[in-house]
Parts: sequence; C-alpha cells; structure tokens
Amino acid sequence: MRIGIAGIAGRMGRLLAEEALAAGATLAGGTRRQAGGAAAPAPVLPDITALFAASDVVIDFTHASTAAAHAEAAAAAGKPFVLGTSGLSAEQEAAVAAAAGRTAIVYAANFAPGVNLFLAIAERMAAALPPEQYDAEIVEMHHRQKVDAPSGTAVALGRAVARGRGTTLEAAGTESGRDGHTGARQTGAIGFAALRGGQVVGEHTLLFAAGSEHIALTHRSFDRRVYATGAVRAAVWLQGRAPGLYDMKHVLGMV
Ligand SMILES: NC(=O)C1=CN([C@@H]2O[C@H](COP(=O)(O)OP(=O)(O)OC[C@H]3O[C@@H](n4cnc5c(N)ncnc54)[C@H](OP(=O)(O)O)[C@@H]3O)[C@@H](O)[C@H]2O)C=CC1
Ligand SMILES: O=C(O)C1=N[C@H](C(=O)O)C[C@H](O)C1
Repeated sequence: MRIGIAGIAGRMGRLLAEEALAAGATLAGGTRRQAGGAAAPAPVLPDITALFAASDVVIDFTHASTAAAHAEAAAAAGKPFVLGTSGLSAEQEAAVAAAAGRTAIVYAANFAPGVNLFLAIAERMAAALPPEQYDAEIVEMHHRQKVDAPSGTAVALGRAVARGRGTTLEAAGTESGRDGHTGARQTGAIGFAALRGGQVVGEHTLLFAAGSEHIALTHRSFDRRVYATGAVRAAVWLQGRAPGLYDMKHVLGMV
C-alpha cells in the first residue's frame, strides 16, 4: 500500500512517515506549504493532486484551511483519505462530508484509542447526569505551538456530552474564554477552557460539577506517536471501503 502524507515535514507528518514504514507500507511522498524548513522524510510532490495520483491513500494533519480542498481532491481521485486536522469550521466540515459521498474518508478529532473510549464514556456520563444539576466543563492543555482552540478533541467531547443529553452542542450552548463580568453560568451550557504552554502533547479533562459532588475524567497523551499509529491503522482499514464519512470508532470496531 502506498501512503501519501500531506504536511509531511510537520510534527505529525514526520511521525506518520515513520509509522507508515513501520506498518510495511511504501511512502508515496508528501506535500508541504513552503520549501525550506525542516527536512521531509520522503519526496515532496508539487501539490495535493499529484500526491493523490501517487498514493493509494493520503493522510492529512495540516491546517483547517486546506481540509475542504484536500477532501475534494480525494473525491476527484477516487482515493480514500484520513483527515486528522482540527479547527475546521462548520462549512469546512460540511465540505468534507460532501466529499465523503464520493470516497471513503476517516475524519477523527483524535486517533488515540483511549480518547475514543473517553468519548463513548462521556456520552454515557452525560446521559446519566441531569444538566439542571451537573454543569459540564471541558479543560484542555496543549503545547505552545498549537494554533487552534478549543482543541478538536475538546469539541468532540462537547459534542459527545450534548448527544448524551439528547441535544447538539449548538442547541445546548457553549461558554468559553470567560473573562470580566460574564454573568452567572447558563444551565445546560457546555464550558470550554484552553491552556497553552511548554510541550504538552495533549491533555483533556471532562468535569461534571453539581452542588454536592464533582466527577472528572482525564486523558493524557505522553507521545504524539499514538495519533500517528492510529491514523496509519485508519489508512489500512480504509482500503476497499465504500464511500462514506467514518471516524475512529468505526476503525476500532466500537460501533
Ligand atoms: N486528530 C488527531 O489525533 C491529531 C490532530 N492533530 C492536528 O493536526 C494538525 C497538524 O498538527 P502538527 O503536526 O502539530 O502541526 P505542524 O505545524 O507541525 O505541521 C503542519 C504541517 O502542515 C503544513 N501546513 C500548515 N499550514 C498549511 C497550509 N495552510 N497549507 C498547506 N500545508 C500547511 C505545514 O507545512 P510546512 O512544513 O511547509 O510548514 C506542516 O508540514 C493540527 O490541526 C493538529 O491539531 C495533531 C495531533 C493529533
Ligand atoms: O495539535 C495537537 O497537538 C493536537 N490536536 C488534536 C486536537 O486538537 O484535539 C489532538 C491532540 O489533542 C493533539
């Protein structure tokens, strides 16, 4: 299997190249935004179209602004696509979903198995703890280079809580970046707080706070290789898959 890697010189791109080779795949090459900077571990191709032409599957951990065009390139080439980029807008997510009508796409906020179990548990906790009594707050911390907030995983946790409560994140309402005279917390809203500093790989805590008790669940990643291993696993799983929008719970057999 030939794996192509968008953003091959990035933090994730370099690990994805190592994990693709470790899984016995061939590295078809990669793309990058600009010449120069960190060395790429495989040939850099001129653009995403050339990358799809050279690959059986492309893995993309780059920037939200590229997601819609990359998903469209996957659909045009009829090749499967693994998308791990975070910070997509509703419009960008809709474009990815539309492309998945024509080719198989795994789009996941987090490729670590433990986080995907966390998402399933979050939904069950939310279903059991009434929003009138239990305020849901999500706290995440990442390395100082991260460019988007809240993290994709934090948003996925918020969506899981909303689903467990029989609603959506949009309908439940969110509170983030509290500062100054914010007024009292809205009942049922889902709170987000993002910390940035040092080289923290990724930490997420989901807290349900009631008048007389708190319950909190935390996931910590110590090595971002866990994401690369999961993404390569998704690339292998996609081979021969029918068009559709999948996520890591499908790859892990959790549904
Ligand atoms: N789903 C998951 O499990 C995980 C998701 N992520 C997400 O993956 C993404 C990348 O993270 P990370 O590897 O740390 O980031 P880096 O900044 O280290 O790497 C990003 C790569 O993408 C390229 N790139 C950046 N912007 C653009 C652009 N506008 N057009 C084309 N290429 C671009 C860069 O190219 P160049 O080298 O030329 O600068 C670089 O190779 C983030 O959205 C992050 O949140 C990260 C870890 C796990
Ligand atoms: O940028 C990162 O590093 C990470 N991004 C993903 C996210 O936004 O949730 C996954 C992981 O937390 C690392």
